[in-house]
Amino acid sequence: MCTAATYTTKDHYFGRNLDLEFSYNETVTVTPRNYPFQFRKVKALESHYAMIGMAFVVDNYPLYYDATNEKGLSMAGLNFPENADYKQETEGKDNVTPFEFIPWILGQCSTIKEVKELLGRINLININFSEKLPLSPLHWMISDRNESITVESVKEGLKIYDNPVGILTNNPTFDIQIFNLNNYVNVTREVPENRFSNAIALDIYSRGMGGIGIPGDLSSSSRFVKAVFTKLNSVSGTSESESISQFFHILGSVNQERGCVRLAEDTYEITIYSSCCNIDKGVYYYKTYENSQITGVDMHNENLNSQNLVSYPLIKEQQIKIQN
Ligand SMILES: C[C@H](CCC(=O)NCCS(=O)(=O)O)[C@H]1CC[C@H]2[C@@H]3CC[C@@H]4C[C@H](O)CC[C@]4(C)[C@H]3C[C@H](O)[C@]12C
Repeated sequence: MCTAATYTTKDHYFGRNLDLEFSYNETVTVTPRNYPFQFRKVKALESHYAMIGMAFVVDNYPLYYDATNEKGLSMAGLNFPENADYKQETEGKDNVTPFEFIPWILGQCSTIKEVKELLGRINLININFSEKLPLSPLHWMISDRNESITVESVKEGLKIYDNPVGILTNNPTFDIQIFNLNNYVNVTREVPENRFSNAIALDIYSRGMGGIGIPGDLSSSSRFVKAVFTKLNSVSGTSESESISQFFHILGSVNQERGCVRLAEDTYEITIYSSCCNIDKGVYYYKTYENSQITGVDMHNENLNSQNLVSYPLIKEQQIKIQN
């Protein structure tokens, strides 16, 4: 499972947790403007917006999990098993495969308004990258500085939802996730009052009791509620340090610790990495399961007019500072 989030202080931030039981060889990858983006069914983008994000690079092709372009438009793919439904090629449409979707959108758009125009012509088709990398059932959150949408290709067609909370997890479909928030109308960050009954004296014996009812398990609908509550109640300073610290705490509220979700004998789902991109500055920060230090890659430190991908392998070991 995964969780994606947006956050605004002085700058704007976009990131995600990637939760899985194994890792491909993902790297922080910058695609400069003149890298020729080939597509299976639509014409190549010989030049396009530059982007930075997490990608598994195969045969010099960046398979992005999440990315931000130089205009700040951002996009993340999250697991959407049983619901994702990709289509046959259709004439008159932009036939794009799921693994091409992030480059296609981020290469050409700078705002959600422009994204919606492109989405009007798109058809997400059922072509895999290779035998070894089959189709993944995904849905996506796409965000600019001001708004987010959720895109789901399901049996009935392509659904585009406004995402007013700027959070995405996994199943069920987004309309149900949003509806489910109604069930938490009573949850509060304030000191709760006794609305249970006047007939009995109830004591507020601990801080945080207004939050009782927020789910604490790691299922995707529970993570959705927890992450929305944490984000919408978030308070932080506006410096870069304070902002990214707060962002990683929002993602940390739905972190997956090894051992709590068992998939098979000796196989557990964990938060492989958490990312936070400053979408105004094009700096991509990450932490991994075992490296709690924040590492950053600044896209503007690369030659964005080049034709060649630049990839930084993740630093995965703890960077411990001994203080004495
Ligand atoms: C698995 C991840 C979602 C995390 C998640 O939700 N895990 C819960 C699993 S579970 O639901 O609990 O069982 C998703 C998110 C993005 C995906 C890549 C996108 C590019 C590319 C697309 C190709 O088609 C296939 C290979 C490819 C590298 C993809 C592999 C994998 O699919 C990635 C990493």
